[in-house]
This record gives sequence, C-alpha cells and structure tokens, in this order.
Amino acid sequence: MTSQTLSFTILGTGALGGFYGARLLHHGFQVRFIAHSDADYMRQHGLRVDSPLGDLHHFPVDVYRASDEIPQSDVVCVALKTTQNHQLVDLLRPLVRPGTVILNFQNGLTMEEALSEAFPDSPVVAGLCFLCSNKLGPGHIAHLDYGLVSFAPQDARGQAWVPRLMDAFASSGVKVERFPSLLKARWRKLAWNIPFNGLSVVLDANTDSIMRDPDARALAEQLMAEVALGAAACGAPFDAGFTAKLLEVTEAMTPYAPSMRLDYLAKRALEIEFMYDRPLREVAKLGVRLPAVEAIARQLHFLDRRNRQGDT
Ligand SMILES: NC(=O)C1=CN([C@@H]2O[C@H](COP(=O)(O)OP(=O)(O)OC[C@H]3O[C@@H](n4cnc5c(N)ncnc54)[C@H](OP(=O)(O)O)[C@@H]3O)[C@@H](O)[C@H]2O)C=CC1
Ligand SMILES: CC(C)(CO)C(=O)C(=O)O
Repeated sequence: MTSQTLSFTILGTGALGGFYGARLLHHGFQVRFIAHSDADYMRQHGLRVDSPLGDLHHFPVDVYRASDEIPQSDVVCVALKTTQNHQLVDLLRPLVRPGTVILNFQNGLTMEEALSEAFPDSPVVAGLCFLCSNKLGPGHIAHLDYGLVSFAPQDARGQAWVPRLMDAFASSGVKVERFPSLLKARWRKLAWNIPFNGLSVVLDANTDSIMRDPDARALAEQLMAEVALGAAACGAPFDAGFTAKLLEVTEAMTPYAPSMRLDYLAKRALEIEFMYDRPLREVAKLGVRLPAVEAIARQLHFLDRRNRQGDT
C-alpha cells in the first residue's frame, strides 16, 4: 500500500485533529472526522482552518459522531484531550479492526502503553506534535505556528508503519521527523509541557511573559531541570544542550497561550493526569521524586477543581 492510498479517521476534530486532518484531506487523502459537539455544525458548514500555510475550507466533509457506523480507515488518529482517556478504548473499539494502525497525537506519558495493552494486535505509533493551534469555534481552527510531527513507534509493528505515515504527512505539507525511542521522545516533549503548560495556568501568563520575567523564567528552568532528572532516571536522558535549546526556541516563539491555559480559561478539565501525575508515578517507581513538579501538579489540581466546581 502506498501512502497516497491511506485513509485516516480523526478521533477528535479539535485544534490538532482538525489541523492535520484538513491538511491530509487537502492533499488527497481520504479523511473521516469524528466530532463531538461540532458534528452538526460541520455537516452544515464543513471545516475551516486558518493557517500561515494557507487557509483551508473543506465542504462537505465526512463527519461522524462516535456513536455512528463509521467505515474502516487504515489509520485512526487519536486527537482527543487526555482528559477523555477514560473512554478512549471504548471509542476506539469499533474503529480498530485487523490491520488498523493507531496514531496517538496526545501530550503526556504512558498513553501508548495503554493502547498497546488494549489492542495487542494493532500497531501503535506516537505522533508528537510541535504545533500551536487553537479551536476558535465549531469547525473552525486557527493554526498559529509550527506543526512538526515526530513519529515514534511503540513497538516493532508500529516501527514498520512509520515510513508510510511520515510520507503521508510530509506529502501534506507537514514537517516530519522520525524518533526511534518513544520514551525519549515523550520525555523531551514533557520538558516543554511540564513547565510551560503548568506555569501558564498557575501564573496566569503566556509564554512570552514567562520568558521575560526573571522569577517566572527561573521557575520554568527549575521545572525543566527536574524533568531532565526524571528522563535520565527512566533511561531517556536528554542530549547536552537540549534544555538550553528549548528555552531559546520558547523565547523566539510567537507569544503563545499553551493549551492548558486555554482549557483553564474556558473552565475545561486540565490534562494533569497524563502530563504530570503519570510522569511522577513513573519516576516514583524508581525511587525518584521531583518536588517542583509535584508542587505544580498539586497547584494545578487545586485550581482545576476550584475552576470547575467553585471553591473546594
Ligand atoms: N492544540 C495544539 O496545538 C496541540 C495539542 N496537543 C495535544 O493534542 C491533544 C488534543 O488537543 P487539542 O486538539 O488542542 O484539543 P481540542 O479540545 O481542541 O480538541 C479535542 C477535540 O476532541 C473532541 N471530543 C471530545 N470528546 C469526544 C468524543 N467523545 N468523540 C469525538 N470527539 C470528541 C472535542 O470536541 P468537544 O469540544 O465538542 O467536546 C474537541 O473538538 C491534547 O492531548 C493536547 O495536549 C499537542 C500539541 C499541540
Ligand atoms: C509545545 C506546544 C506549545 C506545541 O506543541 C504544546 O504542546 C502545547 O501547547 O501543549
């Protein structure tokens, strides 16, 4: 099968799924979108993506609700927030048939292990996205910057799929790279997400304010240094200079509200479990503690509860 014949189902047509799905569709791939509250709107108005790569408006689009009968695709892309992962296996069950590859785009740690456990016969690949994209409204996505997908296989079956997936995304105008170690790739992503997603909520600040202020920046650096310790403890040490480079990239970034900040402002559940609790749990198994990461995780849990339930 050549990559051009691949078909994709996007589970979760939000900021990320809508962006990559629209690009694949634009470049001739068959794409089925599973939406939630936007499904009716998308049926009537399609999917719009504003992007520096060129604005796209697809109409009509092949859109489903999770409960609908959905034709089989070669690739199922997981683009839900991890706050929905309690229902992920049930949502995937009707979509994953023999031969279907699961491509997981979520931020966090341990998601692919859970997917492999639930679907032992299916190839699982992680697509770690360095992307700044927001959902503006129903069926309307704003891609702000970046878009690189780092493909990392969960196991040998996933490994065999990586070249075809990379081809498909690259031919859709998406920057791609291959990352042989999933564990390393996941910890490298956490090196950004743990400091900046958390601090953006706790300090009520975008990335540029955090990088400009000496105290906020010191907190980000402290958290990043602890993530580096965690990564090394788990056998996925960062290369020399990696965290310095990440700070440099963040400094150069268009001022950005990380997804956790947008979720907080919209009173949506925060992705704390897979971004903070799971990494802390993995290092705790090895007898390692990351006190600054623990502290910010507790603050986030408090703020999340208060934000969604009123005073606790
Ligand atoms: N946005 C970005 O730039 C980046 C995001 N990520 C990661 O990607 C993942 C997705 O994030 P993002 O796209 O921003 O999140 P969004 O909230 O924008 O998108 C998630 C989408 O999933 C939909 N959804 C929720 N439940 C269901 C369901 N049962 N069936 C079908 N659809 C459902 C939501 O619909 P509804 O709102 O109607 O419930 C929403 O449109 C997260 O793990 C995030 O951390 C990683 C890198 C960059
Ligand atoms: C690193 C970044 C900004 C882009 O991928 C991200 O993961 C997020 O906003 O959650």
